[in-house]
Amino acid sequence: MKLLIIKIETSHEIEDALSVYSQDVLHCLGTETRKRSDFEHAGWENDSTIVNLEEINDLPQDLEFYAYFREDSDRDKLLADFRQKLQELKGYGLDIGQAKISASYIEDKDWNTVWQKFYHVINFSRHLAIVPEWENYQPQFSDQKLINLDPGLAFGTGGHKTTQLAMMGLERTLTAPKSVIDVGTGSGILAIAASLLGANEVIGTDVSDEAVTAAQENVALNHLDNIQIKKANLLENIDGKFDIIVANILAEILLDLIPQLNDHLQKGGKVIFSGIDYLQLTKVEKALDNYDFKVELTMKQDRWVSLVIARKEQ
Ligand SMILES: C[S@@+](CC[C@H](N)C(=O)[O-])C[C@H]1O[C@@H](n2cnc3c(N)ncnc32)[C@H](O)[C@@H]1O
Repeated sequence: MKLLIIKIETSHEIEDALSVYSQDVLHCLGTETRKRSDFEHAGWENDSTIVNLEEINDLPQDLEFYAYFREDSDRDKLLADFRQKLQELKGYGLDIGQAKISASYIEDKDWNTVWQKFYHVINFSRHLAIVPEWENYQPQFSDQKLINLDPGLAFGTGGHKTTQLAMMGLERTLTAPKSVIDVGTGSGILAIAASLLGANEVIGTDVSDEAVTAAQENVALNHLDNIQIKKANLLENIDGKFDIIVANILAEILLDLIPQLNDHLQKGGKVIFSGIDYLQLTKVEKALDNYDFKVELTMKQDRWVSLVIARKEQ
């Protein structure tokens, strides 16, 4: 099988935004980057290495971003989508650099496993470590819980800042055995984290078939019997109310979720939002205020913001 590869020569400022857009909205198979700063830093990290940038072939001007798709994907539409996304990001005042986009086809070198060599244990916190299925890990504390994971084609290796901020939100809000729904579960990582942190029942939902399959496999891998994975568009057709609603999805999609929150949140419940680019924070905060929610905690890492939210009147 061949893969369609879309290359974007752009600025490092929009690396995260392009990565999430490619995976979350365009459902690419994977992404890769080459950064000029990586070559420059190689010289700083080891004094004995003198990196002469002029001698490096194809040195990126700033960032080269690659997104991989199935061979039969609609190439022209993807190119148009990326062009539009770049203009949108430029509209937010972000540097989009050269903004050169091109497409080509390459042989698939077993993409599903090549990336595994870059994915290692994440010793996340006092309570949690994320362990790729193919690695061994000895917990640092005897009661540290392990999330065993093979994300496959789904988003959610645990390496992304947005996932980590959402996990911090879960650690903060799961102060007793509670019910949790993880909207946009991807690999199932947050649903599994919630169960391991002591949630009594957990539902994970996703619109993507690949995510639903990956999440179900990861739930089985962790031998957890209190998690159900369902295919759903946000909270549509989901019955019941939950103590905690967690969602790590782009801000545009979180805005669609806000009107659905009240009907699915228990009295005294909390909502955790992650995946908000700081430039979109005001829009999200305003929408929450309009629906009678207040922000109780704001967490930030790089350009990503995560919120712990409650009803104004509890
Ligand atoms: C950024 S990933 C988060 C994955 C995982 N929860 C994590 O934190 O790493 C967002 C996920 O939301 C899913 N998604 C996007 N739009 C959705 C929608 N309208 N309803 C449900 N899931 C959606 C995507 O398929 C993707 O798996």
